[in-house]
Amino acid sequence: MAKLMGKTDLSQGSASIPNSLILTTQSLTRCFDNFTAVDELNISVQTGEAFGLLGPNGAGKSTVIKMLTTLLPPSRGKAHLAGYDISGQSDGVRRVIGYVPQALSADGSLTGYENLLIFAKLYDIPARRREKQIREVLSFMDLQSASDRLVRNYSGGMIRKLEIAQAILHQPQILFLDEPTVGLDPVARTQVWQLVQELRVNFGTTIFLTTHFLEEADSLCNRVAIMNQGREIITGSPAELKAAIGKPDATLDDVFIHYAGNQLTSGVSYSETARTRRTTQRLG
Ligand SMILES: Nc1ncnc2c1ncn2[C@@H]1O[C@H](COP(=O)(O)OP(=O)(O)OP(=O)(O)O)[C@@H](O)[C@H]1O
Repeated sequence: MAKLMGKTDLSQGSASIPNSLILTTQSLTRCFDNFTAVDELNISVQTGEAFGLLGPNGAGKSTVIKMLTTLLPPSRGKAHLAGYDISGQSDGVRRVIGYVPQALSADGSLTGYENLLIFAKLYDIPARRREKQIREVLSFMDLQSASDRLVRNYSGGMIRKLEIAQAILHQPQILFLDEPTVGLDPVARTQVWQLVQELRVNFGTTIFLTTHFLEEADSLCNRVAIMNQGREIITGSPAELKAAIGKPDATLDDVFIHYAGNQLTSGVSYSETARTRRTTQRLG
């Protein structure tokens, strides 16, 4: 077990020798006034892997994603995506990423197709290729039959799939998903997991997601980093994290309590947080 930058990194074995890094951060930090939301983050993600950022409410996960997607400038530190510097080359970064935010990003008063058309224009997809690309992505997300229905009549799972479709329309190299399955029922959650997995396996898309669910990380992620109070605590594969605490059936709470100890934000458990968040909240 290697100690890196004051946190524990379990993924330093031969299986994890970097072949090609698509994302790296160096001491990435974001402060809001005197409050440090993300504190000296050092992570690296390999091309084609699924990387999960885990942590309780307020850990800093969304702030990391907002910096990496160029929506929020870092206070200090650096990050590079596909060779582009998030601070000086934001246009380059935006061309190679897709982003599904926590907040609702589809318009309920439009059809699925119309929502995708807006994104096709935003991404500058040439007019002659738009319809074909939209049809392809609708088919990939299994939404063809609903494409002409208003999104306000979609289920939570269908909305999530449409939001992912919007984010992959321009075939990004790396897809950011902020809490992709919050508020979804188990069937819809499994569907989203399968589609994200297919995206990675079939098209080599690198996946960077935040989640509260160890189950989700187990299903989707090659490696995860656990954050608390802005700091990265431990990084490794889900199996490594569980094995490291000697409990193969460990929950994220078990792993988290083991490593975070008294740094745990009081009163917040992953399961509680997950339970209290619903799609209706996303829909406002
Ligand atoms: N614009 C902002 N101004 C001030 N504080 C902020 C701002 N954005 C985030 N924070 C604070 O930074 C901390 C990290 O927030 P962030 O949303 O990144 O956490 P998170 O791990 O994504 O939590 P959640 O799971 O609830 O989304 C929180 O304490 C939050 O209140």
